[in-house]
Amino acid sequence: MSKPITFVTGNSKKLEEVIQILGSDFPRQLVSRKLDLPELQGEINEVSILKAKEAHRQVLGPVVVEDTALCFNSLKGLPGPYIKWFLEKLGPEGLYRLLHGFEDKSAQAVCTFAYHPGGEDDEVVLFQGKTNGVIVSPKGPTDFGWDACFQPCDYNITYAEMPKTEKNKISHRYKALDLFRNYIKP
Ligand SMILES: O=c1nc[nH]c2c1ncn2[C@H]1C[C@H](O)[C@@H](COP(=O)(O)OP(=O)(O)OP(=O)(O)O)O1
Ligand SMILES: [Mg+2]
Repeated sequence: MSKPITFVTGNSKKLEEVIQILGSDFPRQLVSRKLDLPELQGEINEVSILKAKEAHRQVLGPVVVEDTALCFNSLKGLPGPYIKWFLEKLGPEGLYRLLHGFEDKSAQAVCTFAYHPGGEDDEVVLFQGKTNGVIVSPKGPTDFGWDACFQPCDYNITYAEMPKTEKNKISHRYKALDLFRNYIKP
């Protein structure tokens, strides 16, 4: 019997989506632990690997963490992994206004799961999902991050305006979890 995998996150909305996306047929037991892990600066993959190592140091067993970036093409990928701090100060409307003066409002939502199998010498494995879209003036509920200002390509509604089931079929998080699920498959 393999040990349960601890999903470490401080974000309850993320946890909700992960549980919904994985459903009941995920072959390993997933438990969650609310820790606000320190996040170092760097490129997305680096941030995720260090986050997983820190989670493993605290939990001492198999762990998975997730880092979400929102990359504006006009800003050469920024805010990227720093989106949390931009969102906190500016809100979704401010994120939209950040692109005032740029014709190109396109953006990419990037979700990276970093899995540490739990052993002393184990390496961290990454699973990444990306969804393209545009940054729009906020529409819909504002209860989850920047959902209200991200409109995926081929849609005229934002993530926030979609039913959860719809977001979870096309989202950056869904795509990353699908790779993780296939890796874990017995
Ligand atoms: O699907 C999403 N739709 C809209 N907003 C989202 C989504 N996923 C993350 N977010 C927000 C949360 C945070 O403001 C930033 C990512 O930062 P990030 O460090 O990955 O998340 P966090 O600190 O809230 O939780 P954690 O403890 O897992 O690091 O984008
Ligand atoms: Mg975080």
